[in-house]
Amino acid sequence: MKIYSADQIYEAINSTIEKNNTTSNELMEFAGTQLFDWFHTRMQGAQVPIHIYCGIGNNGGSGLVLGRKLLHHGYNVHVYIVNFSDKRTKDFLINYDRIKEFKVWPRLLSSGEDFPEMDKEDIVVDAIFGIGLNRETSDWVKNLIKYINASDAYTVSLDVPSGLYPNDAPEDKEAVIESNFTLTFQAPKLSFFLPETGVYMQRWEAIDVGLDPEYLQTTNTEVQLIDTLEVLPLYIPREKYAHKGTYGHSLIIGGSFGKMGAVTLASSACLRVGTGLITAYIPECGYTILQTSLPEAMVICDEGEKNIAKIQYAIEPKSIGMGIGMGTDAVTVKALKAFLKTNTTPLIIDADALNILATNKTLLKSVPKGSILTPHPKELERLIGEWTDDFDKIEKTKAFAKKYDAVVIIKGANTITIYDNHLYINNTGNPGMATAGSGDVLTGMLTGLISQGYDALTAAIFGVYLHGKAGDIALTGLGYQALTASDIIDHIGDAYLDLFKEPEEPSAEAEENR
Ligand SMILES: NC(=O)C1=CN([C@@H]2O[C@H](COP(=O)(O)OP(=O)(O)OC[C@H]3O[C@@H](n4cnc5c(N)ncnc54)[C@H](O)[C@@H]3O)[C@@H](O)[C@H]2O)[C@@H](O)CC1
Ligand SMILES: Nc1ncnc2c1ncn2[C@@H]1O[C@H](COP(=O)(O)OP(=O)(O)O)[C@@H](O)[C@H]1O
Ligand SMILES: [K+]
Repeated sequence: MKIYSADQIYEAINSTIEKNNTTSNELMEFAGTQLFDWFHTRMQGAQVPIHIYCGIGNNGGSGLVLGRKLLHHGYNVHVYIVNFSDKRTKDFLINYDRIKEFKVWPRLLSSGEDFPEMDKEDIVVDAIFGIGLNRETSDWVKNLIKYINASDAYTVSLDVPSGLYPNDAPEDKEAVIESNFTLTFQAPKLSFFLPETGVYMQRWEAIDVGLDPEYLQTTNTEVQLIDTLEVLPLYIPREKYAHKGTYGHSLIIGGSFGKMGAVTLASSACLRVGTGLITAYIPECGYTILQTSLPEAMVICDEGEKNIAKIQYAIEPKSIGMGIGMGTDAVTVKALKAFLKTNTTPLIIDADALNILATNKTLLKSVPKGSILTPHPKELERLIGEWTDDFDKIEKTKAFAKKYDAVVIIKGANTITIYDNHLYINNTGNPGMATAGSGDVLTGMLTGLISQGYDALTAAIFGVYLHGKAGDIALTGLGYQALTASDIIDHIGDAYLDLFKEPEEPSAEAEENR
């Protein structure tokens, strides 16, 4: 799913008006009808008080259309105008007049006034600011936002939680609506998926507000949300006459005394994702461990007893996953430096290999094209330095990925793959995956995908998706706390099978927060 910038959405609105020979107010009316349908389907006429807070722009205008339609159907509606500016938009004014047809005179809220009384069982519709927010809000509006947040009423935001920019960090973290549900217009916004700003909504759903399909289809976006629809075309089918050589030989380099499990996990995940052959390259002390825990794997031992000391092997792997459990012992750093000088095989660089690169940045130039770096936030900071906010982090990572021509995967909830100034945001995975070894599993999976012929970017997008999906399927019967990295491996097969499941009939529940 494409994630448009605010400018692109305004362009889409203009394009719709031009092509359909319609007016912006007709578009607002359509959006309001869609919003009403959403509420009506769920509320079925229930008389719970609905407090609609409307700004004076088009976000507020949409709130007024919704309010009018709810009133028309006999709902218990209270409408307020958050009067933060004299510059009311044309469509706001049209709908401000029209709501009076129902003998409703919205209460004007402005600086210093008492805010309306609300009960925590009530519903709040937040239509104060949409994507037109362009500066810090005034103090009294901040106070209103804090008041709404403190009310604990179920809050539904229209388009975005008010105070949240689609593509920027808020100046004041308290001046943003904490929405329970965000009904976003046409497509979600980038800020919904980043750790610092995603917290302002528990769930979201995109509402079709009738924007020009041609504009939407032909416009390239910098950001994409990745789900089953996006990854299905990436899948490489297994051929009938294939043999194990067809799907490549993978090499996992890592491990040190006390951290051999990481290599077992990565190698096992690599096999499960479909590599033809797997070799684990480990220090001597891990030999029995690997051979016992994973009979399908071949093992090559380094000359070092407890740490990798000199990387050399006589096989020709198609891809190499390295760094997991490897440690940063001086001999290992030396071995990695020497290895990078001659290696031309694509690498999936994780964990301690990333830490070694971060303290020896000149080595980054020796990372072959077609490689993937998989930092978690702390490892990323070591590579690119500190950032001021998530958007700054993304800009710095884009520049880093460009400089070294590498695919960078920022791990976490909604893992982001970055390459060539594009962002691919993953929509699978769950907090149960914040558990020891789940990153090692991802490294193994990416290695196995590249060995099978996926290019680095495709392997990253597809692998991150499958990893998250396997984690989601593994949750059944386990729950977040009990999920372990091995459970993710056990469900890689299910994640593949899930790609080809017949889509279920879309239900309201399934659409929500896909
Ligand atoms: N098809 C669509 O996508 C439609 C979108 N619509 C809605 O239109 C919204 C955008 O509307 P607008 O561009 O009018 O903007 P908003 O309604 O988001 O913002 C209100 C106005 O306040 C001003 N403003 C911004 N920050 C401020 C601040 N801190 N203090 C005081 N004033 C501030 C802005 O100049 C803006 O005109 C979308 O978010 C969406 O909700 C509707 O027009 C219906 C159609
Ligand atoms: N809250 C979360 N939601 C979804 N996925 C998560 C969450 N927390 C962690 N993960 C995933 O789990 C993995 C953790 O990787 P990492 O931190 O390297 O773990 P380890 O070093 O223990 O292997 C990443 O793929 C990350 O995206
Ligand atoms: K809003």
